[in-house]
Amino acid sequence: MSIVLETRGLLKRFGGITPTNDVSLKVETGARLALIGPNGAGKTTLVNLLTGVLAPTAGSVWLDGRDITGLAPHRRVARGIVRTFQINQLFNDLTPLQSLALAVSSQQGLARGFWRVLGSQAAVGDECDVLLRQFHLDDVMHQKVRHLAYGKRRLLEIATALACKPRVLLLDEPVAGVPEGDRHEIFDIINALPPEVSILLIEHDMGLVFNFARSVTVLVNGSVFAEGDVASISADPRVKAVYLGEGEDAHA
Ligand SMILES: Nc1ncnc2c1ncn2[C@@H]1O[C@H](COP(=O)(O)OP(=O)(O)OP(=O)(O)O)[C@@H](O)[C@H]1O
Repeated sequence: MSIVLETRGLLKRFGGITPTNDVSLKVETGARLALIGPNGAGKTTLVNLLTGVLAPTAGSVWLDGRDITGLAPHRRVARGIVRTFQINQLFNDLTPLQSLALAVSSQQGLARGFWRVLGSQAAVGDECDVLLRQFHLDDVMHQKVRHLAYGKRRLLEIATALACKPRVLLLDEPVAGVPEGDRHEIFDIINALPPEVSILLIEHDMGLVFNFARSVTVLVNGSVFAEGDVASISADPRVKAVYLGEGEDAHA
């Protein structure tokens, strides 16, 4: 299996805190990898290092065998590392159709040159149709984002990320804030994403993690504490011990 994304000895210091401490990770092509760990373990910091929002103190990030440690976030998106956000960052006055049309046409512009997109409205529309159906947004495609239910907004965030044609999709707590009853719909859609998109998921709900992931990396105090397939991690008494004393939603 080929490795699409890798970190080597990644280290980040903020003053006396080391939220990322010598992290070496390998993400296989087609991965369904979950990154878990107690609050403050360094999950968000690691995602920020992968996307280029933060620069590491030491170590490197590799995509397809190329060192991308020095690349700006937008250049990484163009290369295929795309994330969704914990905090809603959609345009409230656009509709889902408009939001996706914007994302799809910028992606096609990046891929083919903006002058060619001008003549390809139909191609943009077709791709939007597919995304709207895939993410169960077709019934609300003309409603302003500000009027959408929270779960629909989270779906639109993922759809927008997918419009960027990711090779690696980073899902940072995709159902945070979504009512319990709507979470499974979102995960059903995530579980049906194409296998060529490699997915790294940060999620607190262990039930959802173990349903989605094939492999799991556990971070504790900025370091990799355990790695393995779902069965071995869910049975690991050391991992269970780390979660004892955590909030109810973090229980294994
Ligand atoms: N910009 C920053 N400056 C200083 N300390 C920071 C900064 N960002 C994160 N930290 C610290 O780094 C540690 C790891 O934080 P991080 O947000 O990466 O953890 P997390 O695993 O994502 O936590 P949670 O599950 O609560 O979101 C925490 O102690 C946090 O206070």
